[in-house]
Amino acid sequence: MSSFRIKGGSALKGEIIPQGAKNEALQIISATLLTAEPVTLHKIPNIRDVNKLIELIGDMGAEVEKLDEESYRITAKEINVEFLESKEYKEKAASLRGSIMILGPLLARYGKAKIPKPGGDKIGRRRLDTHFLGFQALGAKFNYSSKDAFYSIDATDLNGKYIHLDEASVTGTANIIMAAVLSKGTTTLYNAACEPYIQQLCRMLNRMGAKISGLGSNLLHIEGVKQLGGTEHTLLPDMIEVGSFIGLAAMTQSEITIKGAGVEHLGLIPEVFRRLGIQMVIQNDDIIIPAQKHYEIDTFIDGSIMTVADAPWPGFTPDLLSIVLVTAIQAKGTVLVHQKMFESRLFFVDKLIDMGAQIILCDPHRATVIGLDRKQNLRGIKMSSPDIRAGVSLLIAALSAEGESVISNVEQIDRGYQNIDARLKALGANIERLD
Ligand SMILES: CC(=O)N[C@H]1[C@@H](OP(=O)(O)OP(=O)(O)OC[C@H]2O[C@@H](n3ccc(=O)[nH]c3=O)[C@H](O)[C@@H]2O)O[C@H](CO)[C@@H](O)[C@@H]1O
Ligand SMILES: C=C(OP(=O)(O)O)C(=O)O
Repeated sequence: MSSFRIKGGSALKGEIIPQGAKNEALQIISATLLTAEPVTLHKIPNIRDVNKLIELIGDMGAEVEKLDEESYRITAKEINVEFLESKEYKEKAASLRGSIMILGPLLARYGKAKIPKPGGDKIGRRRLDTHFLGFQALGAKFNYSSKDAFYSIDATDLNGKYIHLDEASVTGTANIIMAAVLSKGTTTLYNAACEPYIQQLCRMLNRMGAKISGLGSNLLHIEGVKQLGGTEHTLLPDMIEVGSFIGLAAMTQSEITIKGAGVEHLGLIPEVFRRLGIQMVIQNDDIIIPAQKHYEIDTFIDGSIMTVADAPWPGFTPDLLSIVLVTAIQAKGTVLVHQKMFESRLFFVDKLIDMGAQIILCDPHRATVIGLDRKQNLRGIKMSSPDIRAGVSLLIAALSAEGESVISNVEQIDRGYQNIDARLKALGANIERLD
């Protein structure tokens, strides 16, 4: 287990380029299994979850060529479906959330797929019903063995259907789209997730020969085709990294320029940070955050306390709520952070309270932050990173704090943030990785 030792309290300065989006990468890499032809991918982030998924599809028989630091060519000419029975597969596929999205492509191309209960952040119940109800509607049969937490699905024939999704699940929508593109007839997906990464997946599939319309909405029409061909695809900048860097700049009174932030794909993200009082200048595709000693949280129009809550896109992503929470610690004013989707994602506030933050955990879903307005600094402590976003939030807190902090279990952070210690060091952060 690795740790970061951080000496906090000094401002950072400089430019940072967001990595390619983790959650888009996981969808796009899975989609390469839909064709026997080469698919070339650019801006692939070098992070644990993505590397694990690339390794997994390589183990399954896809040819994986690394073209440069951020580009891969993947050719899934033959897939060894027998590998899905192996102990190695069960162990590897269980170690990340994104592996769930190999199901749709395998089902569409080979008529069967298997997966152990996937990993990912332990942030509350993470059901997969939407995925399997969708596959079932297309004509697949599935079996869940509770003994070894193993899902198997089979279908000789997939037929397009009208499907009103159980919930707007992101990976569920991606999975059903990938099964439907090679199904017979037309699938209509209602209550589909429509975040930018789903849109990117649909654009890539259309370039491969799929016929998907309704991109950007929650109503998709997918006309099935017999086969798909190769393509080239470039990932969007990671919007969660962009939000994390905005929070980092504000908390540490740093002037940071986020280069190539993909501003048109950020939805409500800049607005939510503006409501915390953070100034930002958007210049072309860059976001410049000036050094700010004070920032004041807005209230609602009637003067009542601001709430920041998550919702499926185009609402505010749940993956940035931990960062909003930590950023509010040094603001002036009060905000209620309401994490509606996940029930165990806010428990890390205990560590922030130990550091001196004024936070009341109201219940597992809601925390009120009473901003310190820099009247008092946080103090460094020893802590462990419980999940990827809480981990980065603790890192931001530690960089803003007086004294030394040690964050252990930083593998959680490495799941989603590429080489974060070196990139922050380049901005002047005093951070050291201890193995
Ligand atoms: C690999 C990947 O892409 N992971 C992302 C993906 O996970 P993932 O696709 O696993 O998340 P889902 O969209 O399925 O659901 C997330 C949670 O929200 C709940 N839910 C979902 C939709 C809805 O309308 N109402 C509702 O309550 C679900 O029950 C679940 O508890 O989307 C999540 C929600 O944006 C993000 O946090 C994850 O980073
Ligand atoms: C919850 C997240 O990831 P995963 O779905 O991979 O656990 C996240 O990226 O914040």
